[in-house]
Amino acid sequence: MSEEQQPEPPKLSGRQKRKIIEQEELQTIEEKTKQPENFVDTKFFDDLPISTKTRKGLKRANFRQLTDIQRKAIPLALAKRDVLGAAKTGSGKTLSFLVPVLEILHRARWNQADGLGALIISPTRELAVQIFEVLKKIGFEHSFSAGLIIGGKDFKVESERIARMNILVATPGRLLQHMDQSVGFDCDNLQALVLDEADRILDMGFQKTVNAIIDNLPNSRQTMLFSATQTRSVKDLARLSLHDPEYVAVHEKSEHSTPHNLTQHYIVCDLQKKLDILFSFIKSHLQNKTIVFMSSCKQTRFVFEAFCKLQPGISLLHLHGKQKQTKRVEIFRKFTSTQHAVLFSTDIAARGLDFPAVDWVLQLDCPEDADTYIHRVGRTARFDAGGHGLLLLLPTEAEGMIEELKKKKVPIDEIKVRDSKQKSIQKQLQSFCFRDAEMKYLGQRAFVSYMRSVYLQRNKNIFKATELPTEEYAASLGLAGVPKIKFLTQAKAKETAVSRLLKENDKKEEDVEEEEKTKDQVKTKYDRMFQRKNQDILSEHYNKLVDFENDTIGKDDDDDEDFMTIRRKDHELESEPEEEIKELVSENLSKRQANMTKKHIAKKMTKGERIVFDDEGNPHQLYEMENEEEFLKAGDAKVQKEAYISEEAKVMESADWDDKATAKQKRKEKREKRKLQKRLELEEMRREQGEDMDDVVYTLGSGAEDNYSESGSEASSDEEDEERKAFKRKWREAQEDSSSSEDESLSGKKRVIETDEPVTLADQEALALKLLGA
Ligand SMILES: Nc1ncnc2c1ncn2[C@@H]1O[C@H](COP(=O)(O)OP(=O)(O)OP(=O)(O)O)[C@@H](O)[C@H]1O
Repeated sequence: MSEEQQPEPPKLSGRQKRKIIEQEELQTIEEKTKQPENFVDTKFFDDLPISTKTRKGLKRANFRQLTDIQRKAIPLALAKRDVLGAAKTGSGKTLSFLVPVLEILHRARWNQADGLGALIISPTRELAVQIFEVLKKIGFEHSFSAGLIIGGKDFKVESERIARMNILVATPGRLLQHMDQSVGFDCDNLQALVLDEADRILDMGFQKTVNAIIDNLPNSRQTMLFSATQTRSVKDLARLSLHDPEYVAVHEKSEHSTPHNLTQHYIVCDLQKKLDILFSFIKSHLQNKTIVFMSSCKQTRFVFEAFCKLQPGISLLHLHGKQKQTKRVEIFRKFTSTQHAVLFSTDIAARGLDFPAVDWVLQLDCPEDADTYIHRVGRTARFDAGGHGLLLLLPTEAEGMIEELKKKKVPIDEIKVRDSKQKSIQKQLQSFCFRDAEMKYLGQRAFVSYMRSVYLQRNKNIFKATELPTEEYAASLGLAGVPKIKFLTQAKAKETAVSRLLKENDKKEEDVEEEEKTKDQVKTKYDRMFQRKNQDILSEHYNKLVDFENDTIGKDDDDDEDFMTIRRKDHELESEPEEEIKELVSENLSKRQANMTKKHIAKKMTKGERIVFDDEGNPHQLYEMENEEEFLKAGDAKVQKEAYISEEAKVMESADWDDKATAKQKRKEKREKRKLQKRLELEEMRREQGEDMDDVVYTLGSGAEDNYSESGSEASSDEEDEERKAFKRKWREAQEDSSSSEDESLSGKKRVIETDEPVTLADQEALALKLLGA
């Protein structure tokens, strides 16, 4: 054939050229990732075997050089190996799993039709939000759909969307709820599972939930676990069915388990001195950013309110699990963007959160163990920044805790505070509590919840509830006396919590009765005081004082009462009806003895006659003889008997119907009660795990032409948008020259090209051509 006759190579469109380049890149990457050992010393992200899309995303977010954990973990994860990653706080573990997640799906040419490809589980909502934000940043160039499932704003909307997500960042409780209830949400195709803060997720609190989640996942997946305090418990890991996992612990051999640019000290002080020390600390660090960790929401709340009144001269914020999600996000953002501030927080902020430029972490209450200490203190000195940690220990806690910390390679030294440097705030707090019933109430709750937290700690060598100086502590909170408390066992407490919630369901009807009753009662000036309503921010709590004073410590949504209750102040005995019983009780007989005597008396009494009342209220014997003459007049006795029997049969039949209906109704109620109990238990479980019911849902739009977009807040229009985009994308796929066979061999995964119904004639022609071509 002469040269002129050679057929010209077909002209390729820009899109086709791009596709070919992408495929070549994928092939090269795929080959390179098979040898992770070639990349263990890679310094820059640019030198890793990753796609241009991920590289661009990393560059955009200003990530250029890899940290130690990233250098070790990413090449292994890219080779699809199971990874157990442990590295100090703030060392960059998030990217160690996010980069592989994006790459694994990219290399598998994942799209919306493939369903869920990667699942990232975080123990708290804040951390999940943060991971999601990083995913959005570095995944900017990819076109996967990604969702954040951290609790139910609208379960139905979430349900509809969750089935279309390729990557999910989720908290365990909500995720399990979707696995159980969302039709169309399946994880059969899942390629990668990530547990961030794995040791926390695998620990007792989440055990049941995580086991149930894992039951829903395919065994063939890749699994990655990351934490600053990694679990190596064989039992825990067996639950995850890891395949020949790689243990990557970059700082295992280092001298210390905490960042080298972190200075750490502890102070031994009496419980009643803690607030004075805290106040003095804040006053002398007004140009700093500080997080103060406490052991309960109530303490956080009380200290926040009290210190706001004391006006130390710096912004004060507080963060805990009882706040609404929107509030929490707002505080999170505020503290992130503020240069000088103090954040009072529970352990909700202890793990994973990446607040920039925190100077100090002050642990006002002893953490439950050394791991919690490491996570809390890790909120400062992140990446290459410096920071300081200060731990306050009671004399009874010091020896045990310091021993634990030393075992975990935490370098911490004691410092003494000079009394002259401390300013006592006790008088001011007393005055707040005296003048303000709300403050007093909050102080009492703070007291009880602190006692509760110490009592419930597992390590009894460190936490000694019975040795706490209760009177002095109460006084230091500004309380005039020690709130009386009694301890319930945990099992009993759980039972109490569930039955309380069930009771609340029936309470509405009872309330009416209660109202009637209280009308007749004599009102004291305190009753009147508590019935008065005020309009300030604490009015809700103020109102609850009524419950507090009259009964146990709370009927609100708090959980102190699960474990401790304040004893009734009036120890009135319930009045018994019979005078004799009253006397017996007053003669100091036990109640049981009194009851037995009651039975004895009842036995001795003669049996009464049974009397029935007619409609006019006149008494009659149960069976009364009819007048014989009248009976005979009424006709043949046999006929009368038959008539009587048939009439009674009818009555019985109707009574039978009634009984059946009542039984049915009772069964229904029982069923509903059971359902409610199950739901409450689930909610309780979620609450224990730090999840609330009142959350935000975000989704990343997948069809946004290689862009992520948030669509959570504009559900309906976005949904339309998404559908339109999905249609466009599918249609484009159908129109494009098919190179699907190559794709298949590349990804090793069978792909189906979907086309939607053609709308125009041109569409129809294109589709026909496409089908003929196939
Ligand atoms: N390669 C990198 N280059 C520059 N900064 C990085 C890099 N990797 C992570 N960082 C930054 O370091 C900080 C800590 O990262 P990250 O939150 O992933 O730490 P972590 O190890 O997960 O911490 P923790 O154990 O507390 O959860 C973040 O601000 C992050 O942006």
